[in-house]
Amino acid sequence: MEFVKGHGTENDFVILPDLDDRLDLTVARVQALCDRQRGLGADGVLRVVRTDGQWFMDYRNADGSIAEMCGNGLRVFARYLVDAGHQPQGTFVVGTRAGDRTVTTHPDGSVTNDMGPARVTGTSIAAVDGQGIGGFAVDVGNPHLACVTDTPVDGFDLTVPPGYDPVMFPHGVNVELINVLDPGTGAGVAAESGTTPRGALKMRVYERGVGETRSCGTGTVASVASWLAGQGRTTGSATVDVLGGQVTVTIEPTTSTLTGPAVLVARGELDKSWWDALA
Ligand SMILES: N[C@@H](CCC[C@H](N)C(=O)O)C(=O)O
Repeated sequence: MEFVKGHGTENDFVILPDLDDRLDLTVARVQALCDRQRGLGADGVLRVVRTDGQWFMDYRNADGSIAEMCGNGLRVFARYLVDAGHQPQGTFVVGTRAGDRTVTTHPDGSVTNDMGPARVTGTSIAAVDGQGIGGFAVDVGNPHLACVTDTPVDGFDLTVPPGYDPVMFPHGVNVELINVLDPGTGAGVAAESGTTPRGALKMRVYERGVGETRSCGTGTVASVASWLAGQGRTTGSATVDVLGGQVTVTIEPTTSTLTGPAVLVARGELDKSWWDALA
């Protein structure tokens, strides 16, 4: 069985082409594939399915859980489709559990995703390093608690899962810690003026079903939406520095976009007896 390994700002994935939707992708198989000692190692698995001519991204977290959406994964998925000759370079649609998403692949290897609306649904508190940090709950198809803080994010210990309100997030949550590097032009201008901020943020993330990762695409969208919400705004853009690189996010009232690199690093064949023994 063929696999491809790829990453988007070092959020890494095993891609499993399964165009005819035949694979039995059990929790045990996902966990083994993602394990960095006994498997290939990855933050998640992207199963590539084609149903009635429509692409579907079946995303799984490293612990085997299913998530609705993965922004970095979607860029890598799109890059795979183009590199494998399944799609010409350009714009096409990929189905996800959060709905259909339009992607545009660029000749330099980067990809722009339309990420759909980033809906700010309330406020909450993350408990990190014994400290309560306030933030906004943001729904990007999957749940986020995105917390802008003045405490330098580099200093937080994210080897321990952050605490969160289980009533507000009954299915768990991805927690982002964000510093504003540059509020950008427009940040000091009244929201009513129509001027939109273009800022620069830095983010670390603890992902539901994975742990700390070097990037999270939906998390960067949630971070920019949270930063804007703190200013009473629903429109703006920012670069977001993550441990694995940089992406660019724009937020509009009804949709958002995410642009960043998508890299394929290897392809190969899974050992059949290893795979069969995991069922
Ligand atoms: N890394 C992804 C998000 C993956 C899903 C997340 N861990 C969840 O459970 O919601 C991204 O790039 O968006």
